[in-house]
Amino acid sequence: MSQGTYVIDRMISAKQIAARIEELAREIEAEFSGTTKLVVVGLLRGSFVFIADLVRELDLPVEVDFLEASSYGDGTESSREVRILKDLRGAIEGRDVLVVEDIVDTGFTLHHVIALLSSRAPAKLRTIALLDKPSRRETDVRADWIGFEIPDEFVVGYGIDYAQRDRNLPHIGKVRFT
Ligand SMILES: O=P(O)(O)OC[C@H]1O[C@H](OP(=O)(O)OP(=O)(O)O)[C@H](O)[C@@H]1O
Ligand SMILES: Nc1nc2[nH]cnc2c(=O)[nH]1
Repeated sequence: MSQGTYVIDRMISAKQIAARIEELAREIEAEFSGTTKLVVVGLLRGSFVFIADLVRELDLPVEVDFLEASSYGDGTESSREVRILKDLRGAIEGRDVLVVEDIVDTGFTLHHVIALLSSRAPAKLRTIALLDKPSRRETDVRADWIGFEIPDEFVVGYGIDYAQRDRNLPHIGKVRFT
C-alpha cells in the first residue's frame, strides 16, 4: 500500500473521546465491582494513550501490564500473522483481566490475544476497544465494550500510527492518500 503523501481528516475529536471514556469507565466499574485488583492489559503499541486515559477514569484497584502484539508492520494491510513481541510481566491465573485494544479491524490481533490469555486461566477476561470496524472483520471476535464503531477507513491518532507516525495526534483522524 502507498506510503506517499497523505492528509488526515478529523473523524473523532479529543472531547468526544474523553466523554465516551467516562461512560465506558462507569460500565467497567459495574462489571468489576468488588474485584480485589483488576489487571488492565494494554496492547502495545497502539493502546498506550487509550489505556492511560481509561485507567485514570476507573475508580477501581488496578494493576497495569502490557503485551506487545504486531501484525501490520508499516503498511495498511494486516499480515494476518500476529507476533507477540513482548509478553505480560505478571501471571494472570485466577485474576480479573481487562484487555485494552485501540482498534479491532480484521480481528486477528484480538482473537489471538484472547486465545493466549484465556489459556492462562484468568478468573474473568473482558475486552475493550476504542474503535471497531465491523465491516472489515475476518474472524469471529467482538470486544465487550466499544468506544466508537467506524466505517472502513484507515485511521491514525490517539496512539494509532501510520508507519509509526501520528500516534501523538490528540484526536482520531482518517488518512486520505493524495
Ligand atoms: O484487528 P486487526 O486487523 O488485527 O488490527 C488491529 C491491530 O492493528 C494495530 O496494531 P499493529 O499491528 O499496527 O501494531 P501497533 O499497535 O504496535 O501499532 C492496532 O493497534 C491493533 O492492535
Ligand atoms: N493505523 C491503523 N492501524 C490499523 N490496524 C488495523 N486497522 C488500522 C487502522 O485503521 N489504522
